[in-house]
Amino acid sequence: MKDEFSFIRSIQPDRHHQPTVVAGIGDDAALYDAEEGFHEIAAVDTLVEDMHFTKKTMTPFHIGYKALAVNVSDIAAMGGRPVYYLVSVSVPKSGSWSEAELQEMYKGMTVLADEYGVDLIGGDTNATNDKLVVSVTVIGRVEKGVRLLRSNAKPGDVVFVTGPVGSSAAGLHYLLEGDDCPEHYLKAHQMPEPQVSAGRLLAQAGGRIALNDISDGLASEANEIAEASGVTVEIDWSRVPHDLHGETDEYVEKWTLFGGEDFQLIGCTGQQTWERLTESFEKNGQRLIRIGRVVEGKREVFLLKNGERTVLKKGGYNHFVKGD
Ligand SMILES: Nc1ncnc2c1ncn2[C@@H]1O[C@H](COP(=O)(O)OP(=O)(O)OP(=O)(O)O)[C@@H](O)[C@H]1O
Ligand SMILES: Cc1ncc(C[n+]2csc(CCOP(=O)(O)O)c2C)c(N)n1
Ligand SMILES: [Mg+2]
Ligand SMILES: [Mg+2]
Ligand SMILES: [Mg+2]
Repeated sequence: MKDEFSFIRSIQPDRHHQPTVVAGIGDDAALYDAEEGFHEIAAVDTLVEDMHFTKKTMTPFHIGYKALAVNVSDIAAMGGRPVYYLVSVSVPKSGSWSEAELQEMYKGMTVLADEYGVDLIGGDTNATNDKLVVSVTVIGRVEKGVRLLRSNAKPGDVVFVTGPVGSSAAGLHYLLEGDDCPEHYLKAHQMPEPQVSAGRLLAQAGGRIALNDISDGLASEANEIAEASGVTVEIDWSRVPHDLHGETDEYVEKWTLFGGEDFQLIGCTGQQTWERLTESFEKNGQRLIRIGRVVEGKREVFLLKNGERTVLKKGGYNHFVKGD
């Protein structure tokens, strides 16, 4: 990259979707109006070269798309709409990433941002010794009073997910092995679709709902709900939805429960809200799949499979555990 400042000019949007932006890129910080009657939601997640992507698994366009998607997913998990985003990019001094590739990365973000009406309002440009690092902060909004917290689950609740899990891990596996990868695995891994419309339906249901997006794997996120809510979660293996066809049982189990990066939502809610939800999801042509229930007990998760009930440990992706 020749010049930091011309690069910033090259990625600066020439218009905003949101009328609440007062000053976006170009000043010391972004200035925007809050909207009355709404909570603001803020989330930041980072993608690191060789941890979250390599040149083999993702193009620059995919890296940008996914860096924004994983953050929009956290807004979806709070039932909100994404409104703004800020991007911090640290570029290797070695020149392993060209300015054209970085612009492609921003193009990937812009495609998703335009789909959701999210505005790029700031960021930071920096250098690293060897790996590309891209960190995105997303700001969103949800109606005052909506709290889809991980701590909301109660015994007697239904446990649900918004769609199939495991395809992203399958995609990663095929990409790393260098084998021909089925198209829907590639899409799941490289361009995951954040579940904003499902999150909005959940927010509008008006009931008590625990919610979490699946970044580290179904087992891990279910455990987070169990821990935060002080309950036991039971997952019925036969109900866990996946699109893994012709794969061995061993891989199917590994990818669906522990693969991660699915960015579907997992939640828990009482019977009455569940009935309202099944109606509203059906009306909108969206999926909500019952996969288990919440019971009283220790803060843990059980897998019900072939008549057996075994503890399902976190076991998903953990940056500080060797082998991940
Ligand atoms: N280094 C940190 N400093 C401050 N807060 C943090 C830090 N890392 C995580 N958090 C906070 O901890 C909570 C859980 O973060 P975590 O990153 O595990 O959630 P997530 O984004 O849903 O998961 P993932 O990162 O796997 O997508 C969030 O409230 C987050 O803001
Ligand atoms: C090259 C390569 N190796 C491994 C993975 C798998 N992976 C990386 S981070 C993560 C969990 C979510 O991360 P975070 O907790 O940071 O949100 C997973 C499943 C990948 N995508 N690319
Ligand atoms: Mg995070
Ligand atoms: Mg999350
Ligand atoms: Mg996240």
